[in-house]
Formats: sequence, C-alpha cells, structure tokens
Amino acid sequence: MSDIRVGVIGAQGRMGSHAVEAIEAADGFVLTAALGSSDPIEQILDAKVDVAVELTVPGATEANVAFLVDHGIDTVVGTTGWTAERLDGLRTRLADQPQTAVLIAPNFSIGAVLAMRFAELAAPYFDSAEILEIHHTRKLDAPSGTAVHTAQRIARARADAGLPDMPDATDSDPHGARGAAIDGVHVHAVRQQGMNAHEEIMFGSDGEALTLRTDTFSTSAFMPGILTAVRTIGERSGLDVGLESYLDLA
Ligand SMILES: NC(=O)C1=CN([C@@H]2O[C@H](COP(=O)(O)OP(=O)(O)OC[C@H]3O[C@@H](n4cnc5c(N)ncnc54)[C@H](OP(=O)(O)O)[C@@H]3O)[C@@H](O)[C@H]2O)C=CC1
Ligand SMILES: O=C(O)C1=N[C@H](C(=O)O)C[C@H](O)C1
Repeated sequence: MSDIRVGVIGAQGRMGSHAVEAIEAADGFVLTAALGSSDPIEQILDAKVDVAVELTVPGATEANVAFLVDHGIDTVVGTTGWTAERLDGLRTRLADQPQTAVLIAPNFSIGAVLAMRFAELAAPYFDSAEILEIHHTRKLDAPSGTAVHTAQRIARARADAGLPDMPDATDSDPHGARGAAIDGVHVHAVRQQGMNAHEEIMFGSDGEALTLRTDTFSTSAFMPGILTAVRTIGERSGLDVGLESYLDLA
C-alpha cells in the first residue's frame, strides 16, 4: 500500500509543529505540505494530499475546512470553536461531496476520550454533574472544545435516561459564578500559568460523589490520536465529531 500523503495546516503552531514531526517519524505517511498562516491554502492542492490535518485557530478553521471539503480532501480537524451552526454548515457542504470525510476531534488524547466515555456512562446515575476545565493562559477560546463536547454527551445521556433538570436553588448570580450552562450542564473555565490541559468531571448524588479527571501535560499526548485519525479517515465519509467514533468508543 502506498504512503498516505498528508498536509498540515497551522504547521508552525504548538500542535501543528508537533504533528509535522509525528507524521514525518511514523511509517505509512509522507508529509507533502506544511502551511503556516501566511501561506495560501491553495498550496495544499499542488501537494496532492490525501488527508489534511487542520490545527489553526477558531477564527480560521471554518474557512479552511470549507476550502478542503470543496476540493474533496479528507480532513482531520483538531481546532476548536465548532459551534452547532458551524457544524450544520459543514454538513450541508459535505452533502455535495459524498466521498469526502471530516473528523472534528475536540480532543485527540486517549485519556480524554475515555474520560468522556466514562462520563457518559456515569451520567444517568447521578443527580448533579458539572465540569471544570483548566488550561494554559495562551488558549484563545473558552470553554474548551473538550468541555463543550463532554457537557453535550452528559446532557444527552441524562435526557436518554429521562432524568429531570439538576437540583440547583441558585436564584441570584450577578457575576456569572455558576459558569456557562451547556445543554444544562455547568462548565467552569480556569486559565492558569503553569497548566496545560486538564478536565474534571464531577458527579454527585445524595451522600456520594464521583470525580473523573484527565490531564495532558504535553502536546505529545495528542499525536497517537492524530495518527489514528489520519490512518482511518480514508475509510469514512461525511462528518464525525469526536475521536471516539473512530475508536469504537462512541
Ligand atoms: N483536538 C485536540 O486534541 C487539541 C486541540 N487543540 C486546539 O488546536 C488549536 C491550535 O492549538 P495550538 O497549536 O495550541 O495553537 P497555536 O496558537 O500554537 O497554533 C495555531 C497556529 O495556527 C496558525 N494559523 C492561524 N491562522 C491560520 C491560517 N489561516 N492558516 C494556517 N495557519 C494558521 C498560527 O499562525 P500565526 O501564529 O502565524 O498566526 C499558529 O501557528 C486550538 O483551537 C486548540 O484549542 C489544542 C490541543 C489539542
Ligand atoms: O487549546 C488547548 O490546549 C487544547 N484545546 C482543546 C480543547 O479546547 O478542548 C483540547 C485540549 O483541551 C487542549
């Protein structure tokens, strides 16, 4: 089998530069493009890539992915900022490219993917669930894509189990201390010097608590997930959200 031709967009960033190294070091891949913010995305066409890996910023990712889909290029996206509206627009675009696949993966770390799965399993059994995400101070968006995805999965699992709204007597919160409510699940974002990427998922019922925690200390944690996604995406079509759908953990 011939090597998969890969192009990285955002190749000078923290994630992108690490992805370039991981692709160059792994068997079965050849890196044919490494684009930074000043490189026109059209260069990806000359490089004849099979798979693009998009690791840029929330403000650029939607236009980049639209261009790649319109040119029939399978795309693995690690960039965050994919709202429900953006995802709907992408689904519409993909309908015109039925052979093309996009994976939007809010988190490529296996620990984070498993924590989200465990959270989904735990969700129906507890009255309360809240999420604390802690990141480095260079992060542009809040809450993290992982926290949004976790909250949505917890909310769906609670709804499927027929659980009522969570108990919460708060009737005054002038400073927003209860955080963001995503599908009814409260999410709290901390930005702290010295931290990297961390998430705690807290569950509670009368007399007991369960806390799930996932920590990534370095961008190296995300590389095996990126390589798995690049290896697998050629077998898929349409849009998947979450690496779990490529790992049989959905
Ligand atoms: N899914 C996952 O597992 C993970 C996802 N992330 C997410 O990935 C994204 C990138 O994170 P990180 O690498 O830390 O961020 P960085 O800021 O280190 O890197 C972003 C890079 O994108 C470049 N860039 C911006 N716009 C464009 C464009 N239009 N075309 C090409 N390159 C562009 C920037 O270039 P310049 O500096 O010149 O503007 C910069 O080099 C974030 O959304 C983050 O949340 C992060 C870690 C794990
Ligand atoms: O910006 C980061 O660093 C990370 N971003 C992703 C997110 O927003 O969930 C994944 C991980 O948390 C690291």
